[in-house]
Amino acid sequence: LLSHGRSDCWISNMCQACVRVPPLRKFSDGFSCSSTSQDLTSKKCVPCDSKDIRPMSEQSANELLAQVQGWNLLSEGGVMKLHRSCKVKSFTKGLEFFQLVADVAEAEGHHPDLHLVGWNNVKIDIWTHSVGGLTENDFILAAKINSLHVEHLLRRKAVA
Ligand SMILES: C[C@H](O)[C@H](O)[C@H]1CNC2=NC(N)=NC(=O)C2=N1
Repeated sequence: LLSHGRSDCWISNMCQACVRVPPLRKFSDGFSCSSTSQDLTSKKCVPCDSKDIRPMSEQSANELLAQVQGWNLLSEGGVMKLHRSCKVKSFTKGLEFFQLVADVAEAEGHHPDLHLVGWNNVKIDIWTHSVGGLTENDFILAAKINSLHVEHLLRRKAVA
């Protein structure tokens, strides 16, 4: 219902041309998403409390990064994370956005760190806390966040 599989997504907000496309457009900022990114959105996060899960390598993270347009790798205190930021139209629309992300996280049992700073700047960090690094769960969650229909909450990028 939230990652309802509709093809438009908030990433298309990255460029005016995308913003005007009909809602059935595939997501991501202007180029077709690879089939594997579809694979990630059709996957389910798994409970990550088993002791034998290790954080993935930077190489593996970079390979998976291609499947989550708009996200970047961030290393903080030796912990590798997925990071994405955007501007929302208002403080309350930021909270609406958080609620939609929270619903996906709850459905997946895997949760992002959500920041709303300077009233309209959203930053999202995702990593697997129980292993202290990145697992496939993080990329699944990022892909499902990307497929949310939220461009009505986001501030359009000024066209250069
Ligand atoms: C048992 C269940 O997997 C844990 O409680 C979940 C909850 N959500 C989580 N979210 C994230 N990002 N990392 C975790 O390690 C985590 N653990």
